[in-house]
Amino acid sequence: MKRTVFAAALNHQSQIEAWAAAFQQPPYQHPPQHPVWFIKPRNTWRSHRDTVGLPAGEQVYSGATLAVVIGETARKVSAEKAREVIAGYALANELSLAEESFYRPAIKAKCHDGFCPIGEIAVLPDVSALQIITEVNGEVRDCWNTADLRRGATELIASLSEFSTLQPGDVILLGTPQQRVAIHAGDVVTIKAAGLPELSNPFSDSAPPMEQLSGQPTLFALGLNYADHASELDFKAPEEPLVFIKAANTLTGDHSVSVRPDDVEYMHYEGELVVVMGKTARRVSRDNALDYVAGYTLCNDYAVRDYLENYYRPNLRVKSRDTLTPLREAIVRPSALPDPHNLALKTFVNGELRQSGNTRDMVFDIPFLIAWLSEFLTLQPGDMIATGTPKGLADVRPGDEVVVEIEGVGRLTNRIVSEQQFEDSLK
Ligand SMILES: O=C(O)C/C(=C\C=C(/O)C(=O)O)C(=O)O
Ligand SMILES: [Mg+2]
Repeated sequence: MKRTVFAAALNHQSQIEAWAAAFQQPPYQHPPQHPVWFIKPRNTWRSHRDTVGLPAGEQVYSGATLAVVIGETARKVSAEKAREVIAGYALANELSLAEESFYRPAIKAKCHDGFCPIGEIAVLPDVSALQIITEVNGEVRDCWNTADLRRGATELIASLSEFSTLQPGDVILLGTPQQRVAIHAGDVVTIKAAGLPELSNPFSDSAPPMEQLSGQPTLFALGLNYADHASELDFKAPEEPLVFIKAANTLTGDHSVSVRPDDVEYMHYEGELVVVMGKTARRVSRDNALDYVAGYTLCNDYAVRDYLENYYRPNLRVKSRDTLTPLREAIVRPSALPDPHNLALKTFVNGELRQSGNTRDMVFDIPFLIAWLSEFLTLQPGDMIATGTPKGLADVRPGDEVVVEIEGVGRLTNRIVSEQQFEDSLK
């Protein structure tokens, strides 16, 4: 079973070239130094032959790519050893709307239902120069070679596993060229490569929704959803929700530890109210949105600011590191929390109050967020939305105890440890 589908953006030479001039300008300033990761959540997953629905009024582009399927737990593996953790390869279609910017999470471009069909897995000895062919209705429309990737499979595994422990079933999509193939209703897109089972999917403007989705729940998270926090970071409050996704590896529980990397200057907490979905939500209205909520909990959305690069902000290296998202498992039912939009939110470091806000100050409230997300993706029972953090960030250091407290929801306690302390605890 698939676990997390990671995808590398800007990993094909043609993309780097196409964006070279833009990367010298604000907001980018320089080309990416590290791989640019994003996640294709479970609502996007489809299999060979599944019909994929095209969103009305949008131009969708095919993105034929190679998927690496992880077979063994991989933590901080070198590129030389990375081959040993690969179970096999598959073809995938990283479907997308036009990629207009790499500055902000492109969830609306990348995460529509069905936007990630993945084929059957096979074992291949070498994928360093594999031709990936896209046919539309039996006609070849594109062909690219994995030799033109900026980083190959083993280098990407090494880079990702440096901060994110990979588990069997995790998948890494290696990237796509700048040039994509436009898809229309009625098309059948088939992706082929020597030695791999082909991946073929019909596209329709009226695909039936998938009723039973596999995979672990998705944790969606809001950036800058409190205006006072946006201004403390010198940003304006956003005009539409800034949503990013946190991978399974980052989650821990109450009374857990979070690792502060040794070489950094600024790692901060973010106390957040988390909404837990109780029913499948697809195109729900604002008025009915709260009927789909199972309950509420809280999390701490730690971030390491030193690692922020202006691509797919906030990138996985910043926010989706192992241990950086303590989340309380117990949920409070809506009946016990009549108004989730009037709750005091506090974060204490070593007993001192450092962050104090109220959920009434969210820029986009919970019904809006559920309606907005469910307009283009299906929210499943267990999926969660971390609703953003108010003003009051501060650096935390090994030894600090951090407690997030939300009125009526509970307390979440965790402790910061150094890399060495964490390694020692694993022995
Ligand atoms: O970290 C930033 O610069 C802002 C940000 C995300 C912020 C949150 O997670 C939050 O406000 O809770 C971003 O998307 O850039
Ligand atoms: Mg946050």
